[in-house]
Amino acid sequence: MAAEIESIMSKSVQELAIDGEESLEKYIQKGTDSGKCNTSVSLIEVPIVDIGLLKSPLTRTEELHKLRSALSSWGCFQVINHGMTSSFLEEMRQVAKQFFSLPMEEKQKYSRKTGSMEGYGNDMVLLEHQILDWTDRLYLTLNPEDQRQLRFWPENPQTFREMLDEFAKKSQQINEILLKEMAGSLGLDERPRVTARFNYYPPCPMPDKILGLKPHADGSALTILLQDKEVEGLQFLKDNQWFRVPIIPEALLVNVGDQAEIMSNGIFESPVHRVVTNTERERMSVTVFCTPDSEKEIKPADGLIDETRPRLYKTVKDYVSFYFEYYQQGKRTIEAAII
Ligand SMILES: O=C(O)CCC(=O)C(=O)O
Ligand SMILES: [Fe+2]
Repeated sequence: MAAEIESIMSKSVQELAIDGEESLEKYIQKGTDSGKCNTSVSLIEVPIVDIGLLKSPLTRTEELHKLRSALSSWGCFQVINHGMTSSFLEEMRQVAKQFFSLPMEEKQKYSRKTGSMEGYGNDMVLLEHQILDWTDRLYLTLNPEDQRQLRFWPENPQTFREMLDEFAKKSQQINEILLKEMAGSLGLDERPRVTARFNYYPPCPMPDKILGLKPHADGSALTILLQDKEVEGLQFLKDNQWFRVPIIPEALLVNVGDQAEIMSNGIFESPVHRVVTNTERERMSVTVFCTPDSEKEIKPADGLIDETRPRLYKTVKDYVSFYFEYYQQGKRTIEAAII
């Protein structure tokens, strides 16, 4: 990964939002459309996949068909009946919210170090003229368990750690079920690296110039997202047009990441998405990235290459290590893997 060029002592977005005095120049998008969360952007019709129906022989075929077509059209879908109850999801949202509401000194006990992702902090600055995202984060490794760095796991609110532990277990189960259904043949990892990113987007004074997250596709194999229950913001790009993702409080949004696109030889698409801001309300989300082990070589599965569908991607390793440099330049990392 490229070295971080700025110390992380700069203010959190949360402080900037309260301050109102400071220049927001570094956050302003220079391109044309930084997007708005308004209703002129169409809602995406994301398929809803019911994991319960996937498990039952009577309904399985139809559900599987839905899943596969979602993977190759939008690259994302919502899952329900996923093993986390609505009250569990709500509690998860609450502990996340409580953490970001703590006084700054308390949150800073979990601050990430310059040049490292793990912990609490704002956007990593890897480039001189980087445009910053309007978001503060708490980034934690969940699995393998022996790689957890517990010193970054908040002890306040009190239930944070046990909630996250449960959330990790359940997310891992969902990941396993979906990967198996998607891609028995892809050889996706049995022991993936799972990380969580808690995202906090404060209200923003310039929503038509500033993005919560700039356009990107995920560097994972699969991403599972717990959205805010009330505040929209996530948008997906399809055919050069942005679409809003509807909120379904009891559902989790799942999207394909670049590494599954590579392994499926492009049959599954890793969709570009972004988060827009608004002036009125804070927004929270929790992202779980399921990523193959960094030692593993990632390449298109042999069974998915033939004369009509030639191999589209090179073999890559430790994809995440070069992901962020591309991300911060607003480039798609997967371009580095295209033959
Ligand atoms: O906050 C969201 O809804 C999306 C987050 C996201 O895209 C990410 O963490 O990669
Ligand atoms: Fe993302």
